[in-house]
Amino acid sequence: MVDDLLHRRYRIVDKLGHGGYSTIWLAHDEQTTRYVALKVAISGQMLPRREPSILRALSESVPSTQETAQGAFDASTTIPQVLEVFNVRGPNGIHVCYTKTLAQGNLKEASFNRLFPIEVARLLAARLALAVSLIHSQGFVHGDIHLRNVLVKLPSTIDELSIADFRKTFGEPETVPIHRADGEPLPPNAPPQAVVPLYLGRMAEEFTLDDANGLILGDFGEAFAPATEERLGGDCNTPVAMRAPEALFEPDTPVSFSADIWSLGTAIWEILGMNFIFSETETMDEIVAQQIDVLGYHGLPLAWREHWERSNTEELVTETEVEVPRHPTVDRNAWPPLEQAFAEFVQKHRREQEAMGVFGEEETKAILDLMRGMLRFKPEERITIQEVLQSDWMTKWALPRVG
Ligand SMILES: Nc1ncnc2c1ncn2[C@@H]1O[C@H](COP(=O)(O)OP(=O)(O)OP(=O)(O)O)[C@@H](O)[C@H]1O
Repeated sequence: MVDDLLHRRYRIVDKLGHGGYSTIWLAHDEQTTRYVALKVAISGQMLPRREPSILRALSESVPSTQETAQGAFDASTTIPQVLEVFNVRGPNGIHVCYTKTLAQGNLKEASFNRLFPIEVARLLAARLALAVSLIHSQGFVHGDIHLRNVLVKLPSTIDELSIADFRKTFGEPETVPIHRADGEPLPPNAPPQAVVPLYLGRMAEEFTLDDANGLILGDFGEAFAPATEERLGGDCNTPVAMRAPEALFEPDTPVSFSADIWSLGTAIWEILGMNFIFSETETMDEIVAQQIDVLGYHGLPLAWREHWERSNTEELVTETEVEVPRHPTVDRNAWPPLEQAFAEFVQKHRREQEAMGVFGEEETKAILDLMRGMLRFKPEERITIQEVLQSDWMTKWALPRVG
């Protein structure tokens, strides 16, 4: 695939990433001599056309500036710009493809084991909340907010590089051979090698305020408009550690804007402290047990408690046939309550790398108040995105940095 020319225009230079339904390539547009991100959906999927059409609808409807109590700011770059949509025929059938503005890469990659400088972390959180507010104001739920879907603008100076210069700067594409586990030869429609994604961005500690101001909320593959379309909890695909709990406990009930607020809360926590608030690598039952440890059992709705406490032998069959969380029966280490979790998961790392900045007492209180509002178990009790933007922490510490 590397070096191929797609649609008589896009030369594939390297790979940027992949998801469940697509691969994202770095391509050089030979018509405009600019680099773009080219998303190639797996063949036969009709779903991928949804994302570019939602993005186009959004970019036509969103105002170019967004007003906040702190002033107006440029909103046009917060949402990915779809450049061209086309089909490509490959050995496995027809693939829907579309090109988007190239970005630096995702925040998860940038912050793996690394902290953002405190000013940058505040600004990233503010920009992400503003991006969500923009989408909600247009009637859309994003449906998949987590740091792998948050990108940062890339300086356009990259377009000055020829492909040869690009390779001198960023290296040749890294590939690994593909073998069948049973040793049999690969079928003719399988590629002989896989390309390892290239990360183009800076690492978290090198991020500047300009980088943070260039935040882009990407991947609208799960986005939907609740007014015209129902999305059941059981059909949510956000990673469980960031998924709103109503989607787990009530898989047959539609989710709405409040589900984004929960995920945004977990994303902001991760931006501030490098660590996720609920473990990414655990089972659904363990993750819910952590949510209860951190947020307290009192907030868990009564109906959910009954499901949660059911015995190991009781089966709970939902219409969507999705498993509902149940108290883990194995011995486990309880997670600390919210305040202590912030001290242990966020502040401790910040103290260890003092140059990145530590949150003061008053600011910590404001962050925790915001988290309590965003991470309420009952979706109807969660604060709205407008209330997030009006919170003490956003208005005093995060939004003033938006430029
Ligand atoms: N415009 C872009 N510029 C640079 N890198 C990008 C761009 N778009 C996506 N990527 C990279 O590709 C990764 C996957 O992209 P994306 O989330 O859009 O794919 P997806 O197939 O929709 O994923 P999923 O199936 O997980 O929802 C991102 O995490 C990011 O690292």
